[in-house]
Amino acid sequence: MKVLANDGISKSGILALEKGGFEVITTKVAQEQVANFVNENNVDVVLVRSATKVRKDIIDACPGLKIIGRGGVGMDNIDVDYAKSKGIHVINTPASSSESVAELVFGHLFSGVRFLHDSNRNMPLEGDSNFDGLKKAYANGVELRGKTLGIVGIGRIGQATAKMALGLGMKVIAADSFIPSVDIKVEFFDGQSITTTIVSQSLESLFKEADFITLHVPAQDGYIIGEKELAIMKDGVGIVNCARGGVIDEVALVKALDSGKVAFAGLDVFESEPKPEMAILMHTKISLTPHIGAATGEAQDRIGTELASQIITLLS
Ligand SMILES: NC(=O)C1=CN([C@@H]2O[C@H](COP(=O)(O)OP(=O)(O)OC[C@H]3O[C@@H](n4cnc5c(N)ncnc54)[C@H](OP(=O)(O)O)[C@@H]3O)[C@@H](O)[C@H]2O)C=CC1
Ligand SMILES: O=C(O)C(=O)CO
Repeated sequence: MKVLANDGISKSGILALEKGGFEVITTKVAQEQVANFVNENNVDVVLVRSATKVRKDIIDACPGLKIIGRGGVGMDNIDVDYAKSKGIHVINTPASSSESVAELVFGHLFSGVRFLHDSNRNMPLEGDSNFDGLKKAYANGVELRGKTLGIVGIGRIGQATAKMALGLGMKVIAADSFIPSVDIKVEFFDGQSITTTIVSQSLESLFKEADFITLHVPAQDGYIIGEKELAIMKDGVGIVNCARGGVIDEVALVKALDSGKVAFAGLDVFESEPKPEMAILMHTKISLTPHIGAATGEAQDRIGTELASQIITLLS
């Protein structure tokens, strides 16, 4: 049987699949060529991350396809229900990348409160003529400790983020449309632990109370944060989006950054991916990453081996 891993797969995933008797093809096939490639090469399984879209057209054109696998969480690039209606298994790896995404959230938060993204761009290249000026420009940092982190979506990644925030001495509040309350256990190396119960509150009260806001929800039909929501937030709030483009209205966000209402934003995902708007790319108050929430060796290893084990179970 053949697996096309069109957006890549870890070595551990390839080895596990090969051990299970599968041939793994890692050639990157252009989006418009995927269906032809699958049919011409008798591919049984197509694996994608976020780049390749597996929509109705590919599903219809590939009657031999048995599994569509998403190396990751969000399935918004796959027509899941349609594929299932055609008898195709659709799988993903929901728990593999939570810690990695949560750590990236803190990368953006630390960058935002200490201007790391901007100071990196502006460090003087020749001599130290502007060193003191830059020192002053970045002198007004703030600490995360003691501040309130508002987590929108307290599922797997939201909970991993909450754990890290509690470990840093932050207060954590959350709003979730499904989870009414959750116990977060922070474990220390000496074997001790503390458990904190976080009760979900309304989005409105979270927006009013939080010093920093981070989003961990799936792709939505509309914005969770737009002009109206930004208006009720604290002045100087920091916002991180490592969830999906389209959960924040980027035009409203840029306006709020320009006015000083929002102090900084950290964005891993964008309304127009893979080509974010210039106003976003050039903004000095935005810490940017190119959708790399799950891009750690550890997460990709877990993703690869989990996909392999699901595929072997389904097709053996
Ligand atoms: N940047 C990156 O590289 C990555 C991004 N992601 C993104 O992160 C998202 C979250 O992942 P994960 O934590 O594992 O998912 P989970 O399903 O574990 O948690 C998401 C939670 O958010 C809730 N929710 C959905 N919509 C809303 C809303 N409008 N307001 C409040 N809560 C809401 C969900 O409830 P319900 O069950 O009712 O929907 C659920 O409880 C993924 O869907 C993906 O889009 C994931 C991995 C990597
Ligand atoms: O897993 C996800 O949903 C991601 O966005 C990372 O690829």
